[in-house]
Amino acid sequence: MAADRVVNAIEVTDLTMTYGDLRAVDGVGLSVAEGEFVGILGPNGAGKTTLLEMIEGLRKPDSGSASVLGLPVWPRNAALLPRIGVQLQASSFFERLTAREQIHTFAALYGVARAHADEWLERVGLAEKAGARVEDLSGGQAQRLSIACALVHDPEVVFLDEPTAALDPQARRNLWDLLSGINDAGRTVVLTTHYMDEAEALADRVAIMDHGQILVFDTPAALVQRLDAPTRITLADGEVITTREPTVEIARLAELGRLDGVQVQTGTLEDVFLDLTGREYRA
Ligand SMILES: Nc1ncnc2c1ncn2[C@@H]1O[C@H](COP(=O)(O)OP(=O)(O)OP(=O)(O)O)[C@@H](O)[C@H]1O
Repeated sequence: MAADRVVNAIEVTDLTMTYGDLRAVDGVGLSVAEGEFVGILGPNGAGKTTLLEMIEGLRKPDSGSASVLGLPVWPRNAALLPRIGVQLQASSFFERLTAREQIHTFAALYGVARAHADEWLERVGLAEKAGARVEDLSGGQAQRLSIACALVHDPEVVFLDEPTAALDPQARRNLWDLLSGINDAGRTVVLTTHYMDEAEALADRVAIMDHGQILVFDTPAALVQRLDAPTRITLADGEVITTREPTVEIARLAELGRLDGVQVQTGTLEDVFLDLTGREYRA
């Protein structure tokens, strides 16, 4: 029935979390549609992880509310657990188990066949490391295992906290393909990242957070357009021309015979990010 339809996969209203005097998350509201891919960007300490943990139902908010698939996440909702996938930090693995035993344990918790779990090891490129204990995996391998464990039960909504932070370029691109595939299959994905290219490549919409608040939430293209940044034209000899009239400038360069090797760059998501969050280091 239409009335029973879940409109948004995630609905967050006025979430706040305070540590002493610090408002780590400060009145955040957020709606994510079913099947949407959302990236959360923000400097260190912006509040991304705290926000995610409250939406996942892992952390009790001081105030505000969050629901996933139409169900409130706090107090912890057992009906939701099989429907969401949460990437755990590598330190949360069961001790002394091999990678295969680890993912089999997760599979058993969710009633998923072992063969399916083995397929996931394969998908994240860990088949050869199946017999290795988790403490003997590299940082990137442990991270891929944690992602496979989060996805083994084919959850409807997937939360990933900096999933590609420790990955080499190959593993990073492979994970992009994997996450795109999951999203194409209708799954809702929310990830935090420090990589602008990752957010730009994967996310339908990007939220930029700072000081516990979401400053903007829109498509990467709309965010870049709104910045109204000048175009940068880099010539083959390294000279950079910054202009608001790129067609005029390019015509002029053509007349001068200087078009070979020219690179034209409009604003990027990184420009938007720095414009909103500044350039100073964060604690
Ligand atoms: N358990 C805690 N006790 C006290 N302060 C905390 C706690 N957890 C987080 N904080 C503080 O809350 C703020 C937000 O932290 P959070 O981990 O959510 O940020 P983040 O955006 O995920 O950062 P990063 O990009 O570095 O992972 C930070 O200033 C952090 O020091």
